[in-house]
Amino acid sequence: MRGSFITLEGGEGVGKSTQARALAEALRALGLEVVTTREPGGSEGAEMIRALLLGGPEERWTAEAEALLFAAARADHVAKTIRPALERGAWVLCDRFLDSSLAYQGGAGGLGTDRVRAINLFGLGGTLPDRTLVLALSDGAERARARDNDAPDRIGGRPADYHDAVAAAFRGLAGEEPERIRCIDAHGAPEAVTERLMTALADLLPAQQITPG
Ligand SMILES: Nc1ncnc2c1ncn2[C@@H]1O[C@H](COP(=O)(O)OP(=O)(O)OP(=O)(O)O)[C@@H](O)[C@H]1O
Ligand SMILES: Cc1cn([C@H]2C[C@H](O)[C@@H](COP(=O)(O)O)O2)c(=O)[nH]c1=O
Repeated sequence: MRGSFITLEGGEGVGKSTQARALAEALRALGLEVVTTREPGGSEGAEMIRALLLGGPEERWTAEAEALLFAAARADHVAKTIRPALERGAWVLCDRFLDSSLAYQGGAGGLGTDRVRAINLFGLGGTLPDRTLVLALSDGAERARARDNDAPDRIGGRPADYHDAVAAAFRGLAGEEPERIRCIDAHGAPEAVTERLMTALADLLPAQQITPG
């Protein structure tokens, strides 16, 4: 049976990477095979594109070229890492995916979600997330700043109004697809957030065997 494809989304510093690790542990404890991966990246070629996208000055890429590079990295990542894992029955937990392109390049970047979705669908071969968990946190930017010692990457360093527009775009996407996309309160201790994420995945989990006592 095909595994489930789960993506973690949200703005900078909201705890996606921390929760990807914790959620993987929680799912493995249920006996599932879990592959964790990230975007941009997750395959050899996509990691090379990541360095091109996140390094260098703001003007390195036009808005269109940036969106196409994210889509190219994603096509390689899906073909080499995500689809093979799902086909052998593993669960895939991906730190950012298509919705990041819709929110960053499409919403905040001004290209429009329809055009950004279209350039991505070409490379995905129908592989789309079964559930997307958008982490919502008011002080993510401060956490990211502290983690990065005030040296953000090319996109993280964009102005606050760009990141506000990213957050608004994620909320809009969740409103359009409430069955797939769930907004999760990311305030509080990491363990409390992991519990909320597991609750939002409950309907996808295999029924637990109950052994009569
Ligand atoms: N629940 C939490 N409470 C306090 N600090 C946290 C919590 N979760 C994560 N952090 C810390 O906040 C910082 C950002 O977390 P993390 O790197 O997981 O976020 P992220 O969403 O993956 O960020 P980005 O998208 O910018 O890479 C890290 O220093 C992490 O240790
Ligand atoms: C997948 C994807 C990512 N981005 C941006 C979002 C972040 O600023 C960086 C990735 O850094 P992280 O520390 O690994 O979260 O890239 C984007 O603009 N569009 C995308 O599709």
